[in-house]
Amino acid sequence: MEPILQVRQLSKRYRNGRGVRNISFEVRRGDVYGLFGPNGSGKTTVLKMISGLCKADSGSVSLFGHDAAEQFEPAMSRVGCIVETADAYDYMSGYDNLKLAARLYPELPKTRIDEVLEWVRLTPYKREKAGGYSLGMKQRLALAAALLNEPELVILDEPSNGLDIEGAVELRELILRLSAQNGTAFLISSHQLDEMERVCSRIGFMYGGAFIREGGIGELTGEESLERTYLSEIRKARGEGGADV
Ligand SMILES: Nc1ncnc2c1ncn2[C@@H]1O[C@H](COP(=O)(O)OP(=O)(O)OP(=O)(O)O)[C@@H](O)[C@H]1O
Repeated sequence: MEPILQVRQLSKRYRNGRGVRNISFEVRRGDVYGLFGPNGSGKTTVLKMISGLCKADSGSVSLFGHDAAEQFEPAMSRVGCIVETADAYDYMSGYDNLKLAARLYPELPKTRIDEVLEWVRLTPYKREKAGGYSLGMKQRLALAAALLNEPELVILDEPSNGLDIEGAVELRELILRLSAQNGTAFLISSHQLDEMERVCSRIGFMYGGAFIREGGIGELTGEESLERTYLSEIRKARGEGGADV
């Protein structure tokens, strides 16, 4: 099966010398792919390059067989993403925010807005102004907007930030349901390993702007815990040897 996202040797160096280097991985239909790493390890930079919010110095991104640098619109047409902001218009209701977002997709069935509101459990609050929403509700509204067009790949930067435990569980269930039932693929970042373990089918471990290990969840968990595998990989990357974590 052709991957829907292919990232090859992607590198970016900011003026301060930080950034990411040589990032390569693939996401296939139905995958929930997690980028895991501590703050500053480069997760957001990778997601921004893939979604066209910042330019790579080198490397390539291919989405649904289209090179994202050369054919940005067809490449992104089946992608929904929330990277950097989950902003809504505060003076408009949740429903009206989605109605505005839906104008980008004239073909959408009328029932679609109510459907995505239901998915993110915002139906009871849909007529309230988004300005009164909690951070978690705003995140769910942004997710509803990203799902409007039935994307085949959804890119989410730290999706559970600001969610309470119930919200985090609901988000996880939604991701698992959409990937299992519709084959929707997800690319998400997180610095919480337990959360990644529950939802991801594949994980890329990041450290200091690079991938230190990448693979299927079973392979990475192995006989150890995911946490021990990550710590062991960090030690190897630092040249300290992988044993005795
Ligand atoms: N616009 C920028 N200009 C300069 N340096 C940047 C910029 N954006 C990110 N960086 C640096 O690049 C590195 C990777 O940052 P990035 O935000 O991609 O990491 P992250 O893993 O997403 O971290 P976080 O979870 O804190 O967002 C960090 O050292 C960060 O300070």
